[in-house]
Amino acid sequence: MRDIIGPALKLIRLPHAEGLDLPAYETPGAAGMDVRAAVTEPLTLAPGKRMLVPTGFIFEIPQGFEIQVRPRSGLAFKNGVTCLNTPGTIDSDYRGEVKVLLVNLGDEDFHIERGMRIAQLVFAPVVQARVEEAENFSQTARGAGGFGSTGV
Ligand SMILES: O=c1ccn([C@H]2C[C@H](O)[C@@H](COP(=O)(O)OP(=O)(O)OP(=O)(O)O)O2)c(=O)[nH]1
Repeated sequence: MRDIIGPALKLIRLPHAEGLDLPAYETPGAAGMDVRAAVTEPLTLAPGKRMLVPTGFIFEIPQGFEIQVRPRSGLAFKNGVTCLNTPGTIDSDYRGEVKVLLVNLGDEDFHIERGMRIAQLVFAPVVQARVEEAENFSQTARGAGGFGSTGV
């Protein structure tokens, strides 16, 4: 396997993920690791419906990092299947199984097979802010302008 320079990410495989590939970067420059459906039998996601799909893995994310669960563009383009809460947030203190909330925005049934790559996991740094209530702020040219205030 290719050497990856980056923080170690420990994971535990749950029994229903027996035999499945580990989440993996599909190309050397991939931002996300594809993750697979750890379903024990094929499931059907009907148009307009959502489903929480197990990945079969628990992660120990180092403090100061998160995992973002992001959709795969191929599934979205071909089938209209995406992550409903995108990007899903996996907190560093979460010790449960990572699940993917899929939604079928297409017009045909989508069949989820065991081992199908359903989403990608992006390992990313996070900084927690110290929230401070204030009376006033510094002035800026933009001020409160937004939502197209600079023109199209
Ligand atoms: O796509 C997702 C999103 C979240 N989670 C897990 C990991 C995450 O750490 C936990 C809580 O997620 P989030 O903070 O988005 O949920 P919440 O709705 O704020 O619930 P909670 O009260 O549990 O924080 O659920 C997943 O497995 N998949």
